[in-house]
Amino acid sequence: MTTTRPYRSALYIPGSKERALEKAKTLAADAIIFDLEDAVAPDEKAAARALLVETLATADYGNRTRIVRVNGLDTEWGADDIAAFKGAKIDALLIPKVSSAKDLDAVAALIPDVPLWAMMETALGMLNAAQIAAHPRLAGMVMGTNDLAKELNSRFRADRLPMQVGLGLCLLAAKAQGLTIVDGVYNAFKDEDGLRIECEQGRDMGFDGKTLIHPAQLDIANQAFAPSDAEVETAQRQIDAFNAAKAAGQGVAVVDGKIVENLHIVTAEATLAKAAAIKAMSQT
Ligand SMILES: CC(C)(COP(=O)(O)OP(=O)(O)OC[C@H]1O[C@@H](n2cnc3c(N)ncnc32)[C@H](O)[C@@H]1OP(=O)(O)O)[C@@H](O)C(=O)NCCC(=O)NCCSC(=O)C[C@H](O)C(=O)O
Ligand SMILES: [Mg+2]
Repeated sequence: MTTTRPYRSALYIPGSKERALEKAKTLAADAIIFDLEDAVAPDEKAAARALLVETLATADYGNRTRIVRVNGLDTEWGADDIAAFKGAKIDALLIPKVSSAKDLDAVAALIPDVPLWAMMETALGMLNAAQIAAHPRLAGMVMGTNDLAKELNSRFRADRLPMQVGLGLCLLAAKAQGLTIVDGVYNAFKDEDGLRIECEQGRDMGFDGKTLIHPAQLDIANQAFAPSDAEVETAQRQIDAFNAAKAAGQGVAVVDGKIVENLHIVTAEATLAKAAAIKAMSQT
């Protein structure tokens, strides 16, 4: 099932970059991941945390989902990061390198209420994806394909063949629990064609959107993960045809030479709901 709140584009912003934090207020990102982990150098961690706390207390990011990626609890910054965002105006806390549900227990004990998201980027995390997804505080997953490739010693390929098992395990785990799941980043941020192909692959697999590292990637992800006009039109025709078939006492309709059953209507309705949510987002 597709989540209604759009997550077509989730843009990482280094918590240390004041200019980028300002710019993000006007960018067409469905979600912003304010990063204190890998995008911030060790010497800048404390200053970035303070800047981010101040920024999030005062800045207006509109209806963009606000997610803060903290450092892991196995680092010298993790506990202070988590403490700093208690009661903050954020939608979720993103925990890096989650390898088991116990990693989430440790964070959950330190901060009540705020939904947790998990970076899925270790080999053990792939194997434990089902128990991680079932954690009661978890609301979303983000693929960390750079860290995963590092741990697997796999090569970057256009078809992402070495990633497929991990991507598939996490996708199954997230969908089984009705969670949002966002695909990993595309590092070559000037390569538009490569990004489009990777977005379309992730979309076809079932991901809700893609994490991004540069504003130039936003339009491509937003387009790839939104239903096209043709898809919306087909979904409406499927619903209309199925309703007509039902009224005539039949359980199956045929649209464009393909059968349409109850289960296809669930997908068609999700397509319309997603299109409506994207439209509503762009109007506010
Ligand atoms: C990749 C970059 C270092 C490039 O930076 P830069 O050379 O400054 O880019 P530009 O000059 O083209 O920037 C143009 C304007 O856009 C703003 N900008 C750039 N990036 C961002 C951004 N991410 N969010 C918002 N705004 C951004 C610049 O400020 C310029 O603005 P203006 O002055 O008004 O013209 C840089 O893009 C960057 O740092 N990107 C983020 C990198 C990052 O967050 N990495 C960590 C996350 S990825 C990861 O960890 C994945 C995962 O964990 C895994 O394992 O896979
Ligand atoms: Mg990572």
